[in-house]
This record gives sequence, C-alpha cells and structure tokens, in this order.
Amino acid sequence: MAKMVIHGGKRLSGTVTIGGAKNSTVAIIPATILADSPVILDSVPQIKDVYNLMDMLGSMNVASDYDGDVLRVDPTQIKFIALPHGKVKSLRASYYFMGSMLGRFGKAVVGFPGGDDIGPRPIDQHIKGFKALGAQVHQQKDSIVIEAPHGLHGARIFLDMVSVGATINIILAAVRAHGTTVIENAAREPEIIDLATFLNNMGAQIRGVGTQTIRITGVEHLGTQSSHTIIPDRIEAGTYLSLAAAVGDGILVKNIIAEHLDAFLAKIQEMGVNLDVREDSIFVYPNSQLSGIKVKTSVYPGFATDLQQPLTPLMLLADSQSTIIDSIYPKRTRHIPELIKMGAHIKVVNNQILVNHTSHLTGTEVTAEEIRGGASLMIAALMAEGTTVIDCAENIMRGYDRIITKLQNLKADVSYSGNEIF
Ligand SMILES: CC(=O)N[C@H]1[C@@H](OP(=O)(O)OP(=O)(O)OC[C@H]2O[C@@H](n3ccc(=O)[nH]c3=O)[C@H](O)[C@@H]2O)O[C@H](CO)[C@@H](O)[C@@H]1O
Ligand SMILES: C=C(OP(=O)(O)O)C(=O)O
Repeated sequence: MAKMVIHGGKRLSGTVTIGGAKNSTVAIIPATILADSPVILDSVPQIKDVYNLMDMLGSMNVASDYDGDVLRVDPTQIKFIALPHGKVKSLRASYYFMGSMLGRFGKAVVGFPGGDDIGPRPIDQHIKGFKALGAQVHQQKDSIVIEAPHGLHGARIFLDMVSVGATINIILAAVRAHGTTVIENAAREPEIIDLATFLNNMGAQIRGVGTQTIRITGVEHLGTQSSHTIIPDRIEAGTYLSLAAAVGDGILVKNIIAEHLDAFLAKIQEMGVNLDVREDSIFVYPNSQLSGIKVKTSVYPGFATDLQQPLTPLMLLADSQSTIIDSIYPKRTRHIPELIKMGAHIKVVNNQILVNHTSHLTGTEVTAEEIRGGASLMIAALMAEGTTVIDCAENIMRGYDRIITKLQNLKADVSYSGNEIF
C-alpha cells in the first residue's frame, strides 16, 4: 500500500504542464493491436494504467517500449491469448481488449474489468453491441467469452444509455468488420474523437465522432502512417485548476484545450474564480471571495463526473452552500467520510452532496479509495494545516501523470512511498 504524505497550509505557485489524456491513452493502447504495422504514440502520460496495459500487450507477444512520453508498440507478432485475470482487474480499460481482440481475431476471452469502485458499472451495452455485430457472447467463470466464427458484420446499434466504454468497444470491433455499423446515442467525449483520429489515420473509416451518430465502414487493413499525439487530459487539467484556485498564489496550467473544459470553467467562474483563459493555457489568479454553486454531472459536454471530486475541496472555501448531484455515478461519494475526518463540513443526503463553508482543515490519515477521490483528498491536504497521510495512494497513480514531480515543482511539500516512482 503506497502512501502520499503532504505537509499542507502553504500557498503554491509556478507552472504545471498537463499530460496526455488517460482515457484516450487507455483506449488507444488496446486499439494498437488492430494495426498490421508498428505504432508510435506520443504525449503518453506516465500513469499506472499505461504500465498495466503494456504488461497485457506483452502477454500477447506484442512488444512495447516506453521512453519519455513516447510509446512504441509492435503488434506484428501478436498471438491470441485469453486474458482471464491478472492485470485485467487492475484497471477499467482492460475491457477494450474485448473489442480490439474481437476485431483482430474474431474472438476474445477477457475477465471482468477492474477500475474505480464508484458504484455499479455494468457492461450490458458493450455486449449488446458485440452481439449486434454477429458475435456470440457467454460468461465462463469470471470471464466474458466473445466469438464470431463467421466474422463480424455491420449493424445499427442504439445504445440504451450514453456510454463511453460501449461506444469505444463497438468502434474497436466494427472497424475491421464487413459493412457499415451505425452507433446511435453514442458518447461524444473528446477521448472518443482522439481514438477515431488515431484509427482513421491508419486507414479506418469512422465518421460522425463527436456527434450522437457514428458511422463505421469496416476496412481490411490498418497500418500507421505517422505517430499519434494524445490530446491533453481535461480531467488532470480540471484537477490542477481546482487546486490552483484553492491554494494558488498564481498558477499557470499549460497544455489545455479549454473547449474540453467548458462546463467546468463555467462553474468555477460562477463561483468567482478569477481565470485568464489563453490559447492553450489557463492562468489562475489567487482567490479571495467564492460563492457556492450547484453542480450536476452529465455526459459530455456536460459537467464531467470525474471532476466533481477534485472540485469538492474548493467548494469548502465558498461563503455559501454548494451542492453536487452525480447523475452518472450517484454513489461516487467514498471520499466524503475522509474529507469529514479532516474537518470538512459536508453531508450526503439522498445521493446529494452538500458542501458547507469550512474555515479550517486539519491534516490526518485518510484513504484514497480511487483516483478522483484521491485527488480530492490531495487538494484538501494541501489546504489543511499539518500533515496528511493518504493511504492507498497507488490509486491516484492510476491516472495522474508524474504527479509528485508536478506538485513539487509548484513548491508543494509532498512525498510518496510506493512501488510506482513518478
Ligand atoms: C476508461 C474510461 O474512459 N473511463 C471513463 C468512462 O468509464 P466507463 O466507460 O466505464 O463509463 P460509461 O460511460 O460506460 O458509463 C456511463 C453510465 O452508463 C452506465 N452503463 C455503462 C455501460 C453499460 O453497458 N451499461 C451501463 O449501465 C454506467 O453504469 C454509468 O452510469 O466514462 C466515465 C463516465 O464519463 C468516466 O467516469 C470514466 O473515467
Ligand atoms: C473512473 C475513472 O477511471 P476508470 O474508468 O479507468 O476506472 C476516472 O478516470 O475517473
């Protein structure tokens, strides 16, 4: 179990540069096995999910090499393998091997994925999509077995709910299927556009990404022309903006696509956070007077569920009550008891988080149950007087690129003990 130790109560300043998006990277790495040639990705974040996916590639005889922020993957010697457990459980995105192995081999055996424990996370829409494309799907022990002995064919698939994972998995399976697949009620997240850009640059025919209707015409081969640069991580960016507004004495956050953060920026500006939004960076001024806001998470372009937790500590500084309703993951509240241990005046009533003004937080021992809950505790720890020890800090490392170095560059007093050295 890793620990992050933070001596809080200091004002931070300087510049932080955002890395490549976790949720793009973790879809694009499984997608590399659809290529018939080596693939080069750059702006790949240094996060635990990347190392776990590389490990899974290795078990399929796919060589990968990660140097700086460049990841080289060679899928030319790939062998089919079942992925029942092991690293599969260590992240959510292992389920993208269902779609990509199905696209590559016409079959896939993948264990139930892990990922953040933020309430029920069914995959019925993924399975509905695979079946519509002609695959047979059944459960064997703790794995999903997906087989298309006669190949995959295009289909019209209406998703019952907007799902990032199902949209991506169906794209991965359909990209080399016979005929045209239409996904309706598709998710519109920027990371899906990034995946489609990567695949289209290799010869795929995916149209309409970023809208609710995506059309994929299957092709026989995919091969790389050039390296692909992962888009900046909007969730990492939002986390640093929140941190900067809470404890910053003037912080510049670089490598941002502000449009991807529209809903978040609108809300923090409504609170009274003073920002200077520049071409690809945002400067956050020191803040004095903040007001409470109401946040309701929804699918993109709405307010991202992954940002409600990192925003919570900032709400403690507002002079009136804030409320959060997470309509995507109503039970995403496991960080709240930990914040309360630090002295936060917060309650959860009927899945609604009520955040009240808190003039003083005190460092103590808390647990990061998952990535964004961990980020929330980290910001609270920077705000708090005294020392906070965050247990299970390896969960934060699943999704935040070189976080210890980045915080230290902002002059935070933070250290980390665990196997992952970032
Ligand atoms: C690796 C990755 O990209 N993770 C992101 C992805 O997760 P993930 O892809 O797992 O999330 P989805 O968009 O699929 O889930 C959205 C909602 O749909 C429900 N649902 C989903 C699929 C399904 O088959 N059945 C079903 O009921 C889920 O329980 C949830 O309530 O999107 C989430 C919502 O933006 C983010 O919090 C995660 O960071
Ligand atoms: C929920 C998240 O990740 P995952 O889907 O990978 O568990 C997240 O990044 O906030």
